[in-house]
Amino acid sequence: MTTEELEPAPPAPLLPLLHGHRIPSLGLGTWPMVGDECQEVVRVAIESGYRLIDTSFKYSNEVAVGRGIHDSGLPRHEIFITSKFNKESHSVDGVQRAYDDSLERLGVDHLDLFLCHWPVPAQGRYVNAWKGLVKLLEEGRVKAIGVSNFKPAHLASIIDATGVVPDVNQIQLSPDIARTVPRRAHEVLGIVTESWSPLGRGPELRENPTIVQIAADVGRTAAQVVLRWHVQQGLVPVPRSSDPKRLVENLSVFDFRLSTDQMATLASLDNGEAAARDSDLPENGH
Ligand SMILES: NC(=O)C1=CN([C@@H]2O[C@H](COP(=O)(O)OP(=O)(O)OC[C@H]3O[C@@H](n4cnc5c(N)ncnc54)[C@H](OP(=O)(O)O)[C@@H]3O)[C@@H](O)[C@H]2O)C=CC1
Ligand SMILES: O=C(O)C(=O)[C@@H](O)[C@H](O)C(=O)CO
Repeated sequence: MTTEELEPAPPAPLLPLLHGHRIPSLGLGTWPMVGDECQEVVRVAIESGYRLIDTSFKYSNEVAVGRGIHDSGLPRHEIFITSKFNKESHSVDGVQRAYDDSLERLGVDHLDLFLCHWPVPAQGRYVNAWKGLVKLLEEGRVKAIGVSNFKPAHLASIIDATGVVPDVNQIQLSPDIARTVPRRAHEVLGIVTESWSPLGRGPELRENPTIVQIAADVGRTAAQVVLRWHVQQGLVPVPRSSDPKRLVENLSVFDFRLSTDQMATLASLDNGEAAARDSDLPENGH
């Protein structure tokens, strides 16, 4: 991967989390990259200015992510590492084991953020999973804890059972799947919303004529307009790219603003909550 001619972007500003840690306001998604490619992309991303790396047991790339972080040479404390565990670990002890296993694969002694990847309500054990995360936090083994793909009702269950509010909920979120209802619930509770598939994964969103027009108006790319839409609202997107130029492009969204009218135009692209993957359905989640 040739990167010598690319200027790094300034690292993303930090946002405060409920339990005292701070999270970079944009990070690198790593699914479905694996092996040498993943290791190289993680190294290049860090050298390009990324400080938040998002992985998961499910992605089978924690070893590669850890090697990429090591190759970057950056001190551990300058990097915010997130991983996630699967439904097989939805118990207090299961989460402790999953955490130790993730640490070993990543080659680090702590994570900045550990997430319950999906609630899998059909299994009925996500409250136990949350109790396991609370134990890790209370023992000072992890800096922040959270969930992913939890709906407001799932959040209510875990908070009722423990009195502990997640630092983060990572959900599917992009201008066409704007998730206004869960976002409002997060705001009330003080939960930071992370956006997965922030670019909509496929090319359709980036090719949307409304976004293309705004991009032309502000002299940026369509991907930058979409990512600016996220960060301007305090969302934390984790875009994935395996291209060095696009890695820098995606992080370079903190030096311009979208106008109120442009934000309102982008809000009109929302297809509503039904467009999101429904984590109550048994086929969704792992
Ligand atoms: N918690 C959860 O359940 C989930 C979490 N995630 C996380 O979210 C991350 C991001 O989501 P993902 O589904 O990968 O989708 P994204 O919305 O990040 O889109 C990724 C796609 O966009 C392309 N792309 C990236 N930047 C640009 C650009 N500037 N211009 C044009 N194309 C671009 C990439 O291609 P190229 O590489 O060629 O640039 C890739 O094909 C995942 O990697 C994962 O970490 C994802 C799904 C579920
Ligand atoms: O990337 C993730 O976090 C997932 O949940 C994956 O399962 C991925 O999004 C996917 O949909 C695989 O089909």
